[in-house]
Amino acid sequence: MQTEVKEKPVYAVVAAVQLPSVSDIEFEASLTELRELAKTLGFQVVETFIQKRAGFDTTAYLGVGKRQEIHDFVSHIADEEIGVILVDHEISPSQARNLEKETGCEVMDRTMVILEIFHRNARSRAARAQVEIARLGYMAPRLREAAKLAGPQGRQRSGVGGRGAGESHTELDRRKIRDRIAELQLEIVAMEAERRTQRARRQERQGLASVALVGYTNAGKSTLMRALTGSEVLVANKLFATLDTTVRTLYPESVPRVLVSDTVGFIKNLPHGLVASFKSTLDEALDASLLLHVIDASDPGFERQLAVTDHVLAEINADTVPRLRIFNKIDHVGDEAAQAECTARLREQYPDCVVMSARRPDDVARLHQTIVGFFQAALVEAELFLPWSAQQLRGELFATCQVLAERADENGAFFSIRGEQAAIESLRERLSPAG
Ligand SMILES: Nc1nc2c(ncn2[C@@H]2O[C@H](COP(=O)(O)OP(=O)(O)OP(=O)(O)O)[C@@H](O)[C@H]2O)c(=O)[nH]1
Ligand SMILES: [Mg+2]
Repeated sequence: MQTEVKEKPVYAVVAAVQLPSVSDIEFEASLTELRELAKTLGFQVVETFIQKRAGFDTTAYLGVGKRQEIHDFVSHIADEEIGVILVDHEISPSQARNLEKETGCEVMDRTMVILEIFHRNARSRAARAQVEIARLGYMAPRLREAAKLAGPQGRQRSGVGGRGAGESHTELDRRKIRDRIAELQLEIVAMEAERRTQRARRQERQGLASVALVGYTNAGKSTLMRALTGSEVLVANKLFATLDTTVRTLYPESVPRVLVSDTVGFIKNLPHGLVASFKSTLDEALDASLLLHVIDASDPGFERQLAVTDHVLAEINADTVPRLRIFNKIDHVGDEAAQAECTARLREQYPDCVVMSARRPDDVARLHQTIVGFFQAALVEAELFLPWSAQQLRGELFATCQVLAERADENGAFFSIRGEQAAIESLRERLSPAG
């Protein structure tokens, strides 16, 4: 046995039904993703059970034969003690309970897996409150089911041993859950108001130049955030490493100054209860003047991930914000020839896209240029004369505008500048003879 491992890994199997409408590729991609999600939670997946069916079995999600196969595997065949069955769909409380009873393993469906990851990764007060609401919402019907089971009908059926679990659940007061949800919702409303004020203040101070990094989980958004802003945001090869929006200034600083925000990652079939929390953390994205949609070009399922992101952006009405597609991790796509081939293909298919690696400083510098270029296109050029008597404005001029040329004579300095209309107006006002 390994002696260095402090925590015993929890061994798990994955189980999934493939419906007729789902292609093999799509199905495989979803299973791979579930295994990644499981790994993020610290599970070690030892086996996968799949079954093609016209629909889910109403009793226990999988058909009888497949259930038996899993039962045999966990009780006789597997070398490890299997603790959990991970199911790649959201299933009903009774389906989960029946599957649990037949196999002797705890059952976690895809929703619960994602909720658990969000729960573990939530750091800020707002994120924690939102995740707790989602978890309580997920739990509530499951408690109700348990209560029903413990009722007269449930008692009749409870010879199988489900009764103990059912009864302990009934002790949890559903009203308490409702009250707790209401309480959390009030907290969130208060926090949102606070956040809105902060945001408004920030915008007033710094103008509106802002970009938001959006995209599927693990695409490399936080890595790019770090590279573009020189900040120390969390980067991890885990799904949903980032749950809160962070805002930093583009570095090296540009004219105009650009704010960059890093956001929560997207995923297929986001649990219903998380949608609200997810949307509110994406508010920043809606405020941005430019969205940087980051895509992991080295992931075989990137097209599906791209489509999911596009879909969610449309749902939150962010599809009207100008968008730049960034195909990241090109360094991770095979050898040099494969990378060149992939780059060419992407450029052809998505004409205005950026293909890059967040790990290559030259690529990051080019992206920096592209972002600055986007905002500079909205800038205006002007001529300004700064008499020697008004040199106190010189610092501000250099801070807010780009100086294209400077020429001095005995009365003062002439500047050719480029900057935001508002910034130039403001300087002009204070320079006018009347002022
Ligand atoms: N090879 C390679 N790996 C990268 C690149 N960009 C990011 N990564 C890695 O991909 C993993 C995920 O990166 P993150 O920046 O945390 O991804 P994210 O999009 O912020 O993910 P979430 O916060 O979970 O949504 C990390 O292990 C990074 O080191 C890249 O250009 N090339
Ligand atoms: Mg991140």
